[in-house]
Amino acid sequence: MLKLEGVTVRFGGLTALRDVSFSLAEGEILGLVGPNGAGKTTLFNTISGLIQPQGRILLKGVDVNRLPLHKRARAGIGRTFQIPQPMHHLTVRENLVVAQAFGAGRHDPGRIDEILSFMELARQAERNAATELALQELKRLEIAKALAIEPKLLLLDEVLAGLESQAKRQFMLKLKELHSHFGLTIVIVEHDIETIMNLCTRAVVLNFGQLIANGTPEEVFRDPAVIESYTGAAHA
Ligand SMILES: Nc1ncnc2c1ncn2[C@@H]1O[C@H](COP(=O)(O)OP(=O)(O)OP(=O)(O)O)[C@@H](O)[C@H]1O
Repeated sequence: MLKLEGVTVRFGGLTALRDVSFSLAEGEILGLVGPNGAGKTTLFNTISGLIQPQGRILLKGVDVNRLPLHKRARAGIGRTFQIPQPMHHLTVRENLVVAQAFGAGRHDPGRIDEILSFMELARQAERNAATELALQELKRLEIAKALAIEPKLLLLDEVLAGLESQAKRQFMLKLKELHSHFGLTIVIVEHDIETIMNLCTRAVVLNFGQLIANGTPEEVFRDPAVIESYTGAAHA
């Protein structure tokens, strides 16, 4: 489904991603892990088209690296942002209509109703998205907007952060449901090891922009290089 070959991103003198390569099979849920500043969001920005890196990004065998943002969305790449970004002055439903027009290039009210109902936002559909939603509802809207573009690959950036444990468990169940209901391949950035173990079929770990581990969550979290990257022992 997705293949990254030698992806490198530099911001001036800082190399945020260095020669990152891995692939992802259809239907996988991949955990993207690493300490703060490791390059996780930068990697999402390169896959979704906000940043053009050196290297190749292949979606179903086609190099999408030169495609602009909206064409990347139309190719089937949907994403959420770490800080929910609803469109101001629009209702929840209107946010989804705009996302669908941008990403899918069409208006399908039936699909929007399905997403609203699936993400438990039907009751909030006519509310102002920026001012009348609680944090959990905003997080659900962030995912709903990504679903409205009709993705095949969904990139979730810390969607579980800030939720207390009961809400987190419920949200995790919702993610598992949407994975099967919409037939998605998912990459999720998440710091909590238990969540990765529970949700993901595989994990890759970044540290200082380099991929340092790639395997099952069990393998990855046993890896001494990964443990060192979190404890800082490698740099002590
Ligand atoms: N637009 C930018 N300009 C300059 N430096 C940047 C830019 N975006 C990110 N960086 C730097 O690139 C590195 C990787 O940042 P990134 O946000 O991708 O890390 P992250 O793993 O997502 O971190 P976190 O877990 O804190 O969200 C950091 O050193 C960051 O300061």
